[in-house]
Amino acid sequence: MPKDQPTRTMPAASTIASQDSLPDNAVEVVGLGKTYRSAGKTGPKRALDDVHLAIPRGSLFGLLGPNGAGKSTLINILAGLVNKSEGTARIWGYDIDRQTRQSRAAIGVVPQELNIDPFFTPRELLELQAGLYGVPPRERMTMEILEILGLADKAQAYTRTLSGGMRRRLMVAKAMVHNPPVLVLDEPTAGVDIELRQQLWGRVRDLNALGTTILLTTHYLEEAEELCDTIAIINHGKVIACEPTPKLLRRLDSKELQVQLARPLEAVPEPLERFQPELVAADRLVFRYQTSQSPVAEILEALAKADLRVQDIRTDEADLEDIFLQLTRGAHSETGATAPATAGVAR
Ligand SMILES: Nc1ncnc2c1ncn2[C@@H]1O[C@H](COP(=O)(O)OP(=O)(O)OP(=O)(O)O)[C@@H](O)[C@H]1O
Repeated sequence: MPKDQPTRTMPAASTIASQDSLPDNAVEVVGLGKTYRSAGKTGPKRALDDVHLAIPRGSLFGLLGPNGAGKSTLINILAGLVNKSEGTARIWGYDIDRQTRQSRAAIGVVPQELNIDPFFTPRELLELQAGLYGVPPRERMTMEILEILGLADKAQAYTRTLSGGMRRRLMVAKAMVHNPPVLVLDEPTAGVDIELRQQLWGRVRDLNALGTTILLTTHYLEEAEELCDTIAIINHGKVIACEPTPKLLRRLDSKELQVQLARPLEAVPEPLERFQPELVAADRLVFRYQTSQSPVAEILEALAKADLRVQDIRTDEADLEDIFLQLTRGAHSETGATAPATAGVAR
């Protein structure tokens, strides 16, 4: 785990408090597989295949993948809601089969759907949830949790009067009542507008800064890129990449320079040939180069030498979307179309 990771300041839930030393990995999955049994006319479905993952303690980890990739299956196995077919999984060092009680106590899951009883106040909801988890009243941290999630002043309000963003934060609060060291957020910002998304990201970062390991599933590349220190990409039940975010981004050490010319060209002029630009339109050239090479000054010089007047210039950096496309290129979707893995990927 990175040296500058904070340690948890909130006490661990009583079920896991007796642990001698903290695990290096908050979650460890080895050779995990899941085949759903056939139902009716549909045959068996291989949803996860030989998945290996190690989520370092303190990390903000993104599990990114298109629809049907297997994200929910994976987190539902961790949460004890789906039985795996093979492999092992440990949460906070506890084996989900042999130490079920401890492993469940170590994880909190925030589901996608907003299922909150509107007639309770946030405080009552959290107290009820803590009761369900068997947290003794003296160990409950209702107000602290509401505080962290920016809901302390709404503790006594009816939930039906809360805004959509507040309700989402309340869902996160609910998953925190037993103070799990690992928090799973399943598509936390699906259908949430930009402003609320930013708010929620801020709270997620706060929780992580307090030491909670966060596993977030998302379709949104932007979300994973902004928020996560490590990203695993899952497609058709297989993990196809798992790397620190900057390293993943460095994989495509490429940049694009688009040059809009004042007059049309028939061919690439000689002084520009060595850069191998693409004439994408009669008056538009695209240069692709490695960020580390940075030949922009030379390109501009060559344009001047070729007596070409530049009307506009634009650069594009490779982002996760490009990496995702590269990794999943040629993959086949469930509908059989080619390169469809991007279909469920929104920015
Ligand atoms: N109970 C089930 N029975 C049969 N097949 C299932 C079941 N649950 C999921 N699947 C199938 O397993 C595959 C993985 O689904 P899963 O829900 O894990 O993907 P996902 O990445 O979470 O997708 P989404 O982003 O759409 O929620 C899909 O093909 C799905 O149709």
